[in-house]
Amino acid sequence: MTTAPPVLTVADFATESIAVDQLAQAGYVIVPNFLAREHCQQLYDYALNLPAQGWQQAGIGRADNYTTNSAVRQDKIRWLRADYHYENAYLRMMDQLRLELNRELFMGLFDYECHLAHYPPGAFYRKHLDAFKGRSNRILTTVFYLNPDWQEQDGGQLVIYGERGEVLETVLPEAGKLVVFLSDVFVHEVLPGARDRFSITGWYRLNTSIGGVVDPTR
Ligand SMILES: O=C(O)CCC(=O)C(=O)O
Ligand SMILES: [Fe+2]
Repeated sequence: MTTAPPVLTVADFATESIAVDQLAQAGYVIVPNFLAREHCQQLYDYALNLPAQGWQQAGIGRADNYTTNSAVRQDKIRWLRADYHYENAYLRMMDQLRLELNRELFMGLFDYECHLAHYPPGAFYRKHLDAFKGRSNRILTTVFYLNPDWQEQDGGQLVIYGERGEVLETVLPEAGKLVVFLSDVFVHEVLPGARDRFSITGWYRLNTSIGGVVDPTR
């Protein structure tokens, strides 16, 4: 018997105009309880129970410039697809958020791509930007955390840096928390953790198609 896919809704973000205002003003926002606990738990269980072959070693760059480099990042990923129930539920919810952001902030976000990420104990992702100014159509990064009972001593924080290299935020990857930031503005890194760390990282993109050729994702 298959269980019905969860119906996910944008719990806080869309209705909380404070969060949208914060994003507009600071260029990033941290929403502690983006998704209800049971939905978050379902996604966590889903990620935990995926078979090993459901994951791939994460790489750096897109298309022709793609390489894997374990000195930079050590997580395993799985791109979400609409033909898997649980994955589709998350994609649909984030599409609602896309429409909401376009309505509120006139961002003209065209689509969304995201992957599950699994950082085994000790894994990290060194300082980086998700997009380079004028060279990418990734506009907004979203990171959603799935880890119940994550404590300070478990490590694995996301550190977000400001323009002068100062620490703006040190974020614990706690279940239900969503972080959104401008992809080409904020340098960030994932510190090594003591536990398995699960998240869903995604990007809202602009359509930079030229001559009817749709810009490839990833
Ligand atoms: O998991 C995180 O906290 C951030 C991941 C990240 O920076 C990325 O995948 O580009
Ligand atoms: Fe990143």
